[in-house]
Amino acid sequence: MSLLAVERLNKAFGGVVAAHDVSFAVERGEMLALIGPNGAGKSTVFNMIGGQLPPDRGAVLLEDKAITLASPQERFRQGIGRTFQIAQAFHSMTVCENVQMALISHHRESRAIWTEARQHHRRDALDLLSQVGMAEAADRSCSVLAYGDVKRVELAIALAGEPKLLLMDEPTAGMAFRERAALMDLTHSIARTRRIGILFTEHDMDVVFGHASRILVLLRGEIIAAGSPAEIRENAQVRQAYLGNAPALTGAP
Ligand SMILES: Nc1ncnc2c1ncn2[C@@H]1O[C@H](COP(=O)(O)OP(=O)(O)OP(=O)(O)O)[C@@H](O)[C@H]1O
Repeated sequence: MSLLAVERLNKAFGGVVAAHDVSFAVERGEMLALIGPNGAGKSTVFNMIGGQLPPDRGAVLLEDKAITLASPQERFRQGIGRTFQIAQAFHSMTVCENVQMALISHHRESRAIWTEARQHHRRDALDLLSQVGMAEAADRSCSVLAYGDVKRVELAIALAGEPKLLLMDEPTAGMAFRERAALMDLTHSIARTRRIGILFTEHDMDVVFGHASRILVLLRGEIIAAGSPAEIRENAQVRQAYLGNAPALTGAP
């Protein structure tokens, strides 16, 4: 049984077919990249899995259970997490407090608990922060962190929800080259250890080819190729779709 199965998802916006018979599976512990040129349908597929967008046809199954029309909150409860940027309002809080808040939310406790006990879930939060290499920054304000460190805290916040499947939309956008590789290495090792399936979209082909276990290629709403990075690099249709725009695909320096 796959962790996530997507079966013949279809979505059109007026005359624009954003997804046509999209089918694939995500397995536990793998990093699956969903790539494609601008407008290929990546966000549409992502949002149908996250519950932000209902499909016209097709099904989404988590561990064989249909969740096609479940709300994002219900999917979150069933184990589908998504990384989001830390909201501006939370920048004034410390790194640890942000993760503690996520744990409070995960355990469906009232945030009122926070005014009574700022120690609530602190040990678990510190444990998550050490997994992402941020324990030493626990008591610093999020507002003073470097961008790459904020991304690690966002990962810890997502992990606080104990996801089975984690959706990551452009996880390394805006990061420096070296920070990107470090974040993706960390994400991959956490995925393997915790047996979390990760589905991510990404425009940076170095990140995709360097870190994905498997790659799906979307073009005009259809999956035109699926396979290992080596298989995708050799695929003539994929190379044609990117036509020299991506050195990681074409092998150019
Ligand atoms: N809400 C919408 N209303 C109308 N058309 C939409 C809507 N959302 C997406 N589309 C269209 O559907 C197609 C797929 O869009 P989508 O955003 O899923 O692509 P994408 O691969 O995520 O693109 P990008 O890489 O540029 O973010 C595009 O032609 C887009 O214009």
